Formats: sequence, structure tokens, C-alpha cells
Amino acid sequence: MLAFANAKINLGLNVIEKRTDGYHNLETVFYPVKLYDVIEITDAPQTRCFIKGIDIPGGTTDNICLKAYQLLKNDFDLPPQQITLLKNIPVGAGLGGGSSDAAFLIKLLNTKFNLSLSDLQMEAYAGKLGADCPFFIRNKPVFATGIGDVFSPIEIELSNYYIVLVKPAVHVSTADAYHGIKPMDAITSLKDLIHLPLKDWKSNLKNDFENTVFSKYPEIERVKNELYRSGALFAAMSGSGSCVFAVFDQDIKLPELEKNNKVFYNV
Ligand SMILES: C[C@](O)(CO)[C@H](O)COP(=O)(O)OP(=O)(O)OC[C@H]1O[C@@H](n2ccc(N)nc2=O)[C@H](O)[C@@H]1O
Ligand SMILES: Nc1ncnc2c1ncn2[C@@H]1O[C@H](COP(=O)(O)OP(=O)(O)OP(=O)(O)O)[C@@H](O)[C@H]1O
Repeated sequence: MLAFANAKINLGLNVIEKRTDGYHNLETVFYPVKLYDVIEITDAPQTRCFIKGIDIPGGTTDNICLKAYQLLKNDFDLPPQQITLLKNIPVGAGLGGGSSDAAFLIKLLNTKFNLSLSDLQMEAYAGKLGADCPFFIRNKPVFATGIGDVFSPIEIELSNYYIVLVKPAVHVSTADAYHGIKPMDAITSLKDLIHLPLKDWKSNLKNDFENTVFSKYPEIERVKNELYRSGALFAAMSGSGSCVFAVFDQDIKLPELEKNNKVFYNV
């Protein structure tokens, strides 16, 4: 049985406050994009994980897919599974690739073994694996608060635009990015700002990680600036980086950016 686990981008991200458990409350808009890992599960004599495509730090033994399997195995009588992951989503990019793999694996196991888990129950399992994970259960554009796990649906439609992802050759650790940040309550909630016309996003939406991440890795800021020079209507870093996404109103090629970065068109 196969699943296509997509990436996400964050349309705006405000880090609001540090919590006593060490996590941060934030507000963001999660938007699914068309860049996919592929996950296959098959019955096998023992549970193992094989990875093809992009290398992942931690490799097969420490993979989040195995953690997701084990989480459900603790509560359900699951037979051993071979998990084959074709990794296409860059790692350390702010695209939620690992989180998506875990959420889609939960959905696969739920279907394959008729576990009858509701979306809410699957979100609770996903929340044990990472803050970004629960979003990928329903996988629809949402305004998110809490640690990124409290959702209200929003109507955002970018399918008439062209979204480009640019991944610089820099791996940003999410935990480090949060350490570098000074939380601040937003003057106007992203929940309202996101409904401004797209042409106004550039001057109204922000990603609070950009300041600190850009000062450590100036090449990421150069990518964002180049995207605006190339005619982007909106460009921003996704999550804690290092990927920068841009929204264009026409199909475009970015040969200059392709020289030093991995570029994904029309996601
Ligand atoms: C930056 C975002 O991608 C925005 O969507 C997410 O907030 C990150 O979510 P994630 O990668 O699933 O994060 P996790 O794997 O749960 O946590 C990694 C580390 O990031 C920090 N972390 C994460 C999420 C959050 N709301 N506050 C935090 O402070 C914590 O130090 C945590 O130890
Ligand atoms: N299936 C997996 N895919 C990607 N990373 C994985 C996976 N399993 C474990 N990891 C570990 O998780 C770390 C980061 O994962 P991920 O790709 O979700 O980060 P990210 O791109 O920064 O996304 P985000 O911060 O938005 O969740 C990697 O450094 C790797 O060690």
C-alpha cells in the first residue's frame, strides 16, 4: 500500500511566547504543496525501514516512520511491516518532510489494518511525534495556533499561481532556530492579515525566524531578494528554514538560483 506524503509551507509565522515546557506558542498558516515523498508498506517477517532518494541524518534506524509505526503498535496488534521511503523533500528545510512521512504512515496503517481511528485521534498520535505532524492528517490549508497543533480552517487558494521552492545548501536545525528567537505578540493577527490581497502580503506577512536565520546564513536572504528581483509577488522562508518559497503569477525559470540551490518549480 502506497502513500504520497507532501510538503508544507508556512504563509507567515509569528512566534508569540515561550511556554514552560520549552516549546513556543505561534501563529501560522500551513499550506500543503505538491512536492512528495513516497511511502510503501508491505507485510514482512520483521519491521524494517529502507530509504531511497535523499540521504537523511539518522538513516534507517532513527527514522520517524519507525517511530510512527511503534506508536500505533503500542496500542494495536500490528503485524511487522517493511516501510520503504522514497525521500524527495529536502531535510532541514522547514518543509515538514519528516512530519509528513509520519502522519501519512499513521493514515496508511489506519487504512490497511482497519483501525477506525478518526482524524482527531490520528492528530493526537501525530502530535506525539512532532509539532508539525498533526497538520498533515487533514492536510488542508489552516490557520494554526498553540505549538502549531490547534487549527481553524481557512479559505486560501493559490492554485492559479506558480509556487517555487528554493532550497539553499544549508541545513537549519529547528531547535536552534527557536533558541535564537525573541517571542513577541503580533499587533495584528495573521488570521486577519492572510485575507489581504496577495499583492499586500509582501508588506504585511512576516516569518519571525528570518531575522536570526538570515544573520547566520546570509545566503538564504540573498535567495529571497533574488526571488523578488525575479518578479515574485510574495517570497518568504518556510518554517525555520532553510527553504525559501515564492509565489509568481506566471511560469518562470530561475537559472541563476539553480546554480547554488535546489529549485522545485510549480509545487
Ligand atoms: C518551525 C515549524 O516548522 C513551523 O511550522 C514548526 O514549529 C517546527 O515543528 P517540528 O519540526 O515538528 O518541531 P518538533 O520536532 O516538535 O520540535 C523540535 C524542536 O523545536 C522547538 N519547537 C518546536 C515547535 C514549537 N512550536 N516550539 C518549539 O520551541 C523545540 O525546541 C523542539 O525541541
Ligand atoms: N523520514 C524523515 N524525513 C526527514 N527527516 C527525518 C525523517 N526521519 C527522521 N528525520 C530527522 O528529522 C530531522 C528534520 O526533519 P524534517 O525534514 O521534518 O525537518 P524540516 O525540513 O526542518 O521540517 P520542519 O522543521 O518544518 O518540521 C532530520 O534532520 C532527521 O534527522
